[in-house]
Amino acid sequence: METAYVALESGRVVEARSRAPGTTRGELVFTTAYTGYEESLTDPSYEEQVLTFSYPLIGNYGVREERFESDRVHPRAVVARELTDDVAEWLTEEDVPAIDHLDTRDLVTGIREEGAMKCGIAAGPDATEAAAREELSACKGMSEHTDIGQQVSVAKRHTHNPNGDGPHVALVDCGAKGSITSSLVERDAVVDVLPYDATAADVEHLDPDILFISNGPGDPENFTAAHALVEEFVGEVPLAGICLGQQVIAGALDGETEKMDFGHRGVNQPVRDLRSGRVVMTTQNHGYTVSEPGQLEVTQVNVNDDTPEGLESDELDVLTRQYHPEANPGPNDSLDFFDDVLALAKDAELAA
Ligand SMILES: NC(=O)CC[C@H](N)C(=O)O
Repeated sequence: METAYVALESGRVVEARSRAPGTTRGELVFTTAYTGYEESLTDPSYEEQVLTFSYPLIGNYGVREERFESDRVHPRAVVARELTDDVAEWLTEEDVPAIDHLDTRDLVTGIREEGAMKCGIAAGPDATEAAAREELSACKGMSEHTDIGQQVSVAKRHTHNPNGDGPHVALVDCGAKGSITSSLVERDAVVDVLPYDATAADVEHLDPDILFISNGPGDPENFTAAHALVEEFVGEVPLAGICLGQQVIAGALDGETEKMDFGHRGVNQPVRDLRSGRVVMTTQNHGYTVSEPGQLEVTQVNVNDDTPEGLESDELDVLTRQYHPEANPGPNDSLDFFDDVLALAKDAELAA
């Protein structure tokens, strides 16, 4: 058996089995999702993190590319109680270290008590405890990855469904999941995907019906270009956002964000809509939250901890969600968000 070591910021070193070799480091987080490992592992929001699955068996229905949310695996390493050979082979090919046969319940309890923490991992035939510790000492905090957008965004603008009949969406790709584009294209929107550092001139040139800020990794405050776009276009073009998109939009409209202790990651996070009283189950993956909504109204909250899950402004034509209405993985109960976003674009167009 090839050994692996995880060195934790809390001081402990845990031994495990290597399933894909390598040494690496990142912020150790956990998801409670029990299915959807292909979607989670290809979600760009996990860039610079080490993803622990609290569900004990990961990989039991194989690996299929059509379920990928992007073209590569984003967590820097993967931790589970038991990983199947299919997943181990995939992660080996992708050069992403993976480990199992450790007490993940204990690891997750530690993260819940002490918060998401830095870690170093060494896995494979040459793995040593010292190598894991060395990785840990080189590990940066999430907020220190100041240009993380560049690691996950498209390099150049590209258009999906150019002849579509629906509204024209400018989607700022801060690390967008593929399902955001496909959810819009299914509704016949024309979607122009722009790099995370797109300028006001780039957006003006497209003259979109709506400006949409995607999900993405790291600290929303580091997405200064997207922030500037929101300031520039608010009130002129309707704005929509998912996850990091909500955080960036709130931050640009006099709001504030803060880091949570261990975040929300899973596929059964309950969200209450304050207007209808209805509760839906949602998919989530975030470690920051909006702490002050600024010019926006909080219209949805997390049932577990009351953090803002939906922000809106009728006056400014803004609609955002902290969770992932596009699902993948997780429940499809919030897909109507995309209908509401496109209706916002249409209404604004008619009023113009
Ligand atoms: N999925 C996301 O967009 C995550 C947003 C942000 N990186 C956070 O962790 O809160």
